[in-house]
Amino acid sequence: MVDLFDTEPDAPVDLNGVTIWSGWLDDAAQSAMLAELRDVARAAPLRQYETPGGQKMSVRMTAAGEVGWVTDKAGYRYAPCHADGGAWPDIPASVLAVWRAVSGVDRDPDSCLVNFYGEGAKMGLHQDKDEADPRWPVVSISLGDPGLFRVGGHSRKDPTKSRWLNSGDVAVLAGEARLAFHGIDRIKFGEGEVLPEGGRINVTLRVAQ
Ligand SMILES: O=C(O)CCC(=O)C(=O)O
Ligand SMILES: [Fe+2]
Repeated sequence: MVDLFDTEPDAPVDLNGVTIWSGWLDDAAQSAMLAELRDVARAAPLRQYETPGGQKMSVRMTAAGEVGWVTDKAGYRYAPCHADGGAWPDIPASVLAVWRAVSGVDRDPDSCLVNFYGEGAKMGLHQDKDEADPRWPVVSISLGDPGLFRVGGHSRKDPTKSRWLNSGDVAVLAGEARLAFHGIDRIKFGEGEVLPEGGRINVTLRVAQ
């Protein structure tokens, strides 16, 4: 029987140590977050970065917070300003609220990366290790089209497990899984209902400095 008054979130799923809360954000919360993320992208426009090796990434990115993750031929790093020279916008309140609810730590993040996956975009297997102290967790929020998330271990060669991340899902990389290899193999472009123009947004929160 469907309990209309049951507001408890679903139990989390474990994917090689990554905790996934499916449907953490309801439709209203997703729309509210999307509006705040559009403001972020207006203040600091999405850009297609190059890897240090000179390859254009398929994902377009922007950031919020004290520092934003950027990459170019000089390397991967956290920068205090965006390409137009201004400070990054503040981390949206709706995004901070998710960190406070699921991160399990009592310190707020100082960096929020906003990834936009258009048709055909993906992200290769990598570790998040540009942060000063990788003991702080990474909290990842998915909006828009489904994305196939792959998680392995601490070595690139370790076996991996995959799961579709849907709009409103939240993943937490903490403990052993904080430095797990992970990536997005592909998205189902146009299948989500939240972004009328299609595409997937992923927001990650980190303590970078
Ligand atoms: O898009 C995702 O779900 C993962 C993004 C990611 O791994 C990253 O930004 O470091
Ligand atoms: Fe990552």
